[in-house]
Amino acid sequence: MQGFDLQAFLGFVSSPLMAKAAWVTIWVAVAAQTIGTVLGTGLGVALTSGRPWLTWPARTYLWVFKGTPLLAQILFFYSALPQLGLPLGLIATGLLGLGLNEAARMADIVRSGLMAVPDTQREAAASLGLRPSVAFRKVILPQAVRTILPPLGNNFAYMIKATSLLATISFAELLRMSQQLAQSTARPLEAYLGASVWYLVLISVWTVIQKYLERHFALKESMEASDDTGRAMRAPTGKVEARVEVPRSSAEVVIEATGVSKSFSGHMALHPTDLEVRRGEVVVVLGPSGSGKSTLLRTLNWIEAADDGDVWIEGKSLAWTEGRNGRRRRPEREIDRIRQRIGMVFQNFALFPTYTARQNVALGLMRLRGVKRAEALSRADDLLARVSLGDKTEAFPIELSGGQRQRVAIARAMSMEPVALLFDEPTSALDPETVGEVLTSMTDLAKAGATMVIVTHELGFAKKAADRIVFMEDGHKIMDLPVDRAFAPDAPPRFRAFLELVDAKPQSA
Ligand SMILES: Nc1ncnc2c1ncn2[C@@H]1O[C@H](COP(=O)(O)OP(=O)(O)OP(=O)(O)O)[C@@H](O)[C@H]1O
Repeated sequence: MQGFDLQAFLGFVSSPLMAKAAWVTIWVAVAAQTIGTVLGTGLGVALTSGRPWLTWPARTYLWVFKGTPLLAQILFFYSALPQLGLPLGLIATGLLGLGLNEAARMADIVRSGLMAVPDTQREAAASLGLRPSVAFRKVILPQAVRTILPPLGNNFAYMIKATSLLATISFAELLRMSQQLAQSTARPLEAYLGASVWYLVLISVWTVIQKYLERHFALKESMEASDDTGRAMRAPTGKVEARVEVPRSSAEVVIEATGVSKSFSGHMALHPTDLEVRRGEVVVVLGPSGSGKSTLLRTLNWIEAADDGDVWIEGKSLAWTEGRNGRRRRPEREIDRIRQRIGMVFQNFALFPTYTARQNVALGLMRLRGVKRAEALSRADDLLARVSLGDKTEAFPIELSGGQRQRVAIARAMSMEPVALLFDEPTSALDPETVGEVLTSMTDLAKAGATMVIVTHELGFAKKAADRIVFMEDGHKIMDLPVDRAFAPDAPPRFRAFLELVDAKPQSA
């Protein structure tokens, strides 16, 4: 048996032929990875689209390409396609084989990345009025990319090695070159070891680049607080009482809900409900857990489309529009536009983690109002100053406390100069010591004349800041009274029972 020839080995490693083949390996890997990433992104989006005519072709693609060996696919493109009258060049065959297979792997990675972005991010983008395509590009994709990047880097390292399969179709990459050198010099061990050194170097260099890229794009992890801190309260259940409502101020109606109802899997979360919110009014919605408060609030800007009924924003219907052929469902695009008039603040802040505080606030202005970047950022700074965050404009959400994040969310909701603000349990996810600062910002807004609808469990705040109290139970609105009457001793017994349950004394109001 031949001994190991160090000279021959070093000669192979430093051979210009090997260097040339290494270059071919690099560009083939980059090109195939690019094809795979672009196609895989499209497939990943199709898989998460929820549209059968997109998901089924994508699933079939994955089934075929993940279920058959890569080598078999390459040989199929190389030998079977010419027989089918589709002769491809060597380069096209190699790129197609590697790229199409990679697309199937990338589709799963992209799908996981997209699914890792919480739904609240889509809702927050929608509540600003961003069109789904803009929300996807500006909010969802940047977050998904940071999840996708590490596995994408690993796939590329795999791709560098996978190019060696192209040796089977005589593609002049590294392995093929070492095969040729092995045959011509009768030194297979040294030749293959020489090629291995090149692969090792290429992958080591890529590992360093990958580490740098990952650090550079390090995910500013969304530290959205979990939503399990909401306090659960349940008042006695039973027959729904007669509704208690009184006529209200004569100010102009800003939001009017008429007969809105919503069911989830057959469960009636919200029975047909009417609600009027007049300009400058602060309406606080109270009720036990699961009574339909959030569902009612979310139908007011149609972020939860009601099954029945309609919502009118300054006299404009969200559900219906008049067309040439009569009344028809309003298209999503138009709903997005009307929705811009209503700001929304979520329990879990739903700030966009890839943007700073001021960028979060400026995004809607730039994307929807066409305000120039500098002007939008300057307006964002003013709004942040209004919620006492003038010194945090450049902070990313992860760098802020829960209370600070919620105040950024309030500034963001105000950025579009909404006619009304909706708050969905804005302090439930906060530590007790930061609740006060958010309530102070909300009280300031109320004093400044903002129209607000607030779902909350903060009774003290309700007594202090609300004009009206709406009480929900089992999906019904069973009380809608001015705050002084709601907290008076002769308030409806069901509401008083609820207050006693949460250990509040109505007469102390
Ligand atoms: N997306 C959903 N899918 C299925 N069921 C839902 C959904 N949203 C709400 N529900 C159900 O509808 C009912 C009303 O929920 P909703 O969140 O409006 O109540 P809530 O009064 O705001 O409660 P909480 O104070 O606990 O937030 C509950 O039974 C809830 O489980």
